[in-house]
Amino acid sequence: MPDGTLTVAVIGLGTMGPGIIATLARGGMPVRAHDLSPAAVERARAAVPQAAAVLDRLGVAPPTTGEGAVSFHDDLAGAVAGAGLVIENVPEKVEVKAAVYRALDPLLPAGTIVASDTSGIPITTLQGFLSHPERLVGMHWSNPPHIIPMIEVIAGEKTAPATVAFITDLVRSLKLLPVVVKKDVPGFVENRILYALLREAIDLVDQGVIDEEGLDTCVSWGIGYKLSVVGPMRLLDMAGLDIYQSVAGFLNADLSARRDVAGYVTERTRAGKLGIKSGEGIFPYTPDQIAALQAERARRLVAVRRILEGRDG
Ligand SMILES: NC(=O)c1ccc[n+]([C@@H]2O[C@H](COP(=O)([O-])OP(=O)(O)OC[C@H]3O[C@@H](n4cnc5c(N)ncnc54)[C@H](O)[C@@H]3O)[C@@H](O)[C@H]2O)c1
Ligand SMILES: Cc1ncc(C=O)c(C(=O)O)c1O
Repeated sequence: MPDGTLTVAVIGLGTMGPGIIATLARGGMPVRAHDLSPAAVERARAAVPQAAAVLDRLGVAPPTTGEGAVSFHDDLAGAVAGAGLVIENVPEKVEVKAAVYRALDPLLPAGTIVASDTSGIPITTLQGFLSHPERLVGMHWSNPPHIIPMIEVIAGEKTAPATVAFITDLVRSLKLLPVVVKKDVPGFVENRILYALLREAIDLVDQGVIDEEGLDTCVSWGIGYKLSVVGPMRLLDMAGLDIYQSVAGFLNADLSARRDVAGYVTERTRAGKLGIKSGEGIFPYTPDQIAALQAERARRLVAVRRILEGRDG
């Protein structure tokens, strides 16, 4: 069980880092942040207060002891010094994560818990790169991490139950929603659902069934809107299992079952068109548009969350 003295190190300060840092600090924990890119550190220095301002709008108050201090460290050893928890948040490549774990090993006492924000690499795979694998656990936040309250907690084959309990208690102490995933499958739960949806969405655009804007409108104002209130299992009962039985009977065989990544995406990633992070992906973005988009998305997500939590509306 985390106590009030827990210091957390966050390694990797890109898309996910600043929101995670702001959330932990708002929970009263000192946070020590590190990225091998000085540019990423500078971006994070600006992004953490921005995420904290969104937490203000969410009504997330620090404990009476006050907000945790955030410090940035050029070196990994400095970042993890005194940390009881290290959150690994580097790119989704096994070899990159493995190198971080190998670098962490001599720096950490055996009992320091290491939580990976991996999107779906099995935790058991990652446990092969860290001594005392019983202390490694999946702690899968969703983007933007300072707004989405659900965090998946995933044990690998060697993860100790106490490690899982530690992280679930920590998430609860932040007034967030831990979901313990019972099997260490690739993609866990959230991303298996999301990637099945994204595979179908890309396929529909690729086939010319609908264009990108139309696809987004259809999903955001249709099933996406509905799922924010009624989960898939409850939706089956709401629609009627007989309806699902009939529709799935012909539709399942027609859904995309591709095992590779669509050329629609591969062509873009190979061309460096990664999305907001590169200024263009499926859509083009100017810096002003990015700032306006991120502010508007935060505003809407905050408003929806407040309503779903029964605080507004
Ligand atoms: N982007 C998302 O929507 C999202 C959501 C949930 C989880 N994740 C997962 O979180 C992790 C991070 O994703 P992201 O989107 O923030 O990635 P990102 O590429 O935006 O940021 C990764 C950061 O790690 C830094 N880095 C790389 N190697 C490093 C090293 N050896 N030591 C220290 N820092 C290093 C990079 O400089 C970069 O700033 C991935 O495992 C990803 O799958 C991503
Ligand atoms: C496309 C995509 N891939 C992975 C994740 C999370 O692991 C997300 C997300 O959190 O939103 C995502 O959108």
